[in-house]
Amino acid sequence: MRRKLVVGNWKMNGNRQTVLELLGAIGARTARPECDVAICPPFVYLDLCERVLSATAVALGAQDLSEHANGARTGEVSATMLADLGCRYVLLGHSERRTSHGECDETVARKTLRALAVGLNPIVCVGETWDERMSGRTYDVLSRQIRVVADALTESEHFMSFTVAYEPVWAIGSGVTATATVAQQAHAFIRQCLARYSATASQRVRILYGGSMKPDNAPELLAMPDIDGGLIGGASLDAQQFLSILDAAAGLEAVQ
Ligand SMILES: O=C[C@H](O)COP(=O)(O)O
Repeated sequence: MRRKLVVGNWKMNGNRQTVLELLGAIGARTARPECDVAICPPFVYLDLCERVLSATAVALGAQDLSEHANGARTGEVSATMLADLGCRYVLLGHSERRTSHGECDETVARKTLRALAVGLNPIVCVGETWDERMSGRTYDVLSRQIRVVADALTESEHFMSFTVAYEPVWAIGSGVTATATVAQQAHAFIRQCLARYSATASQRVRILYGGSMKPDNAPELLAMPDIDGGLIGGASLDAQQFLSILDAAAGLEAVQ
C-alpha cells in the first residue's frame, strides 16, 4: 500500500507575509498520519519555511536544483545546499522548466542523480502537451521521459528511488483537469513503464497527479488506484483549498 503524498508547489508566488500566513494555516493542521505533506516554496523562502515547519509534520521541498555540484554557477542552487537547508523533496523537470529553460530529459536525469546523492527525494515531472495528446503521442512522450531517468538510475544504488508527477501540460494552471479516467490511464501506463525495470519496485514508486487539482476534483482523482497523491499549484496558495485536498487524500471529510 503506497502512502499518499500531497505537495504544494508555490512556484514564484508570495512574500514573507503571505508565506508566514500560509505556513500558519497549514502547519496548525499537521497531525495527519494518513498522508505525507510537503510544500515547495521559492528558494529564497526555504530557510524561513524550514524554521516554521521543523516542528510540524510538513516536509520541505525545493522547486529545482543545479545539475552541477558547486562552483562558478551564478544564480544556481546545489543539491547539497538544499539538503543543508532541511529539504526532503525536490521537483525536477517541471514542464515550466522544460519549456522556459530548455531542460531536456537528460538534464532531468542528471539532476535526479544529484538529488539522490545527497538524500533528497526527487519528484520527476512528466507529461504531454495538448498537441502531443491530440496527435496520439502521449504514451511515446511519457515512455521517453520515464525511460531516460530510469535508465540513468539502473546502475545506481538509488534504483527506482524517486517519485513521479504526471502533469499533462494542458491541465497546468488552465482550470482544465484530466478526468479521473484519463489520469488513471496515464498513471497506469507510467507504472507499466517502470515495471520494465522491476515489477516489485514499480509498485513502490508513488505517482502524483498535477494539473488544476482542486478540492472539487481531488476526491475522484485521488481515489484512482494508481494516483498516489497530488502536485498542487494554484490551490496550494489558498490554505483552505490545500487543506481540503489533504483531507481528500487522507480520506477525511473536508473541514471548513
Ligand atoms: O506544480 C504544480 C502543477 O504545475 C499544477 O499547477 P496547477 O495546480 O496550478 O494547475
